Amino acid sequence: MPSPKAKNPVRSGGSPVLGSSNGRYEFMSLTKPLNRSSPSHLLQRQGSEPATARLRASESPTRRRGSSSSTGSTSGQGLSEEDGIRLNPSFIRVALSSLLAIDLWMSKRLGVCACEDSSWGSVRPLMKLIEISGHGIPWLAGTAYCLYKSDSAAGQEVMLNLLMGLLLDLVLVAIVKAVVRRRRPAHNRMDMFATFSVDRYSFPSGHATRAAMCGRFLLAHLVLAAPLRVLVLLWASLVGLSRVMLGRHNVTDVMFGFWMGYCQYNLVEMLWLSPQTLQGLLGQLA
Ligand SMILES: CC(C)=CCC/C(C)=C/COP(=O)(O)O
Repeated sequence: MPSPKAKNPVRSGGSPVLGSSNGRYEFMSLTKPLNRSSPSHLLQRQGSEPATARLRASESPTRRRGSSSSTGSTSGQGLSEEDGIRLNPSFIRVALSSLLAIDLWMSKRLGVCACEDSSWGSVRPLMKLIEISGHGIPWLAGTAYCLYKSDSAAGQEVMLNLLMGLLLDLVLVAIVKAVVRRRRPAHNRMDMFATFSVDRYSFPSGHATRAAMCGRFLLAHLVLAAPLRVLVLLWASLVGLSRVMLGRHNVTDVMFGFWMGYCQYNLVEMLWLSPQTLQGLLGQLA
């Protein structure tokens, strides 16, 4: 059966709704303004504002297929799987760019300690202290010291696995930063101590991954009273918040960092080095 898209002259008019000669008129002209010559029933459905039209065009494939067949044609049947595939990326693109815009706007507004002259500039030293509390060096040094000082096999096992987790975290964060290469916010002052070259990138926040992973680790492996458990959670949250307030990161860098650190803890549990494994490894080394 001949394609109704090709037959119908109205559909080759080039409007955002109807555009394109190859028949995929639904999603082809997302960046063009609405053509006022489009049929009124379609304009009504799409909305008069181009952005709205774009969103709606990508929002409901079934409705739009329905609208095509309501013209008396069989184009609803003619739409292939590919049309659905073309539809989704445009929706995802709109959703992602909206999320990105909200992220940048929120991060800029929350970056109130980005420098001394900022609105909350006086809190900056405190935020920098929280930053140090989540930095890799104190965590690595502290864990290595506890491992060295620990006189019980159980304590050594826990500390060794924490050390392994911290190293794993550094490697995974460096890989993601190097792949994504998202620049730090423009309002950030790069005055952090002891950074790697990948730390000029901001996605994900290494402090957030560490805070989430170590927070979970401490809660799972240390016997802590309830107030201390709350303190651990509070500390992890403050580390994340301070990243945005200092202007080091966008909100999404921190949120993804928390999620990544949470998952990294699962990885540490999976790769857990038991005393037997350790003895085997040490035996191989000796
Ligand atoms: C030198 C060592 C051992 C770790 C570097 C830790 C660091 C500076 C990470 C960057 O964190 P953000 O991504 O949160 O800014």
